[in-house]
Amino acid sequence: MTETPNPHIPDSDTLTGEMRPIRRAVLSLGSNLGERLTSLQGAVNAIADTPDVWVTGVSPVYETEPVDCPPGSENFLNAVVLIDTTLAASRLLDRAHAIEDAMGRERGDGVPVNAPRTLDVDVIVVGDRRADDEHLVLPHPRAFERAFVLQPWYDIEPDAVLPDHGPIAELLEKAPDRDGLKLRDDLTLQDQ
Ligand SMILES: Nc1ncnc2c1ncn2[C@@H]1O[C@H](COP(=O)(O)OP(=O)(O)OP(=O)(O)O)[C@@H](O)[C@H]1O
Ligand SMILES: Nc1nc2c(c(=O)[nH]1)N=C(CO)CN2
Repeated sequence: MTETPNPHIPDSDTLTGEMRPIRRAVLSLGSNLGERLTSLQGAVNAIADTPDVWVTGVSPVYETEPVDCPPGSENFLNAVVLIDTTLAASRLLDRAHAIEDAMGRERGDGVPVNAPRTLDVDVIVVGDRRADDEHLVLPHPRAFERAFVLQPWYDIEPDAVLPDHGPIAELLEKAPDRDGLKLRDDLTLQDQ
């Protein structure tokens, strides 16, 4: 018996049991509140500790100006993590939220849009999976225009293509926030 996932199954998120394909996924991390680097490292560790998730790349860290945030918001630290996973995209999002919660992320009705946060974990792509429902949109609907996602992703996967949008190298050239990024080569995230 082979344990290789069946490549002829186009999208097995609805399958049960062991028959799940391994997909390459991209997670973006951001923090602009509290001990920013500690929160990002906590996220990398928690992602690496997730069953059925294997970290394959961790990007450099960027200091980035806030985009579409309330006045007075502090700069972010942003980074990207590449993983291979057999988790369904919805389970990956659940895990992202649990990791945000563990790092003290506040959410709820009273919290303004894009308010400062200890940690944001966004699911950017999961293979070529598309989703468009109340809880999950894939690819992430704003990733294509965000240099704070595209630049760190480009650093570790320069040939990557964002489904429905094209090569990230081209998207990065057009991204409006590109000048607001500064490489923090004094900071590094450890891949356990
Ligand atoms: N691909 C995705 N990644 C993360 N969250 C998503 C995604 N698609 C939909 N969502 C939904 O977006 C909702 C808001 O998420 P959140 O509060 O983290 O937004 P944000 O990250 O601050 O803003 P933005 O979505 O612009 O990056 C979540 O409840 C989540 O279910
Ligand atoms: N620079 C920067 N700006 C943002 C970020 C972020 O991670 N970095 N995240 C946002 C909502 O997720 C909104 N704006």
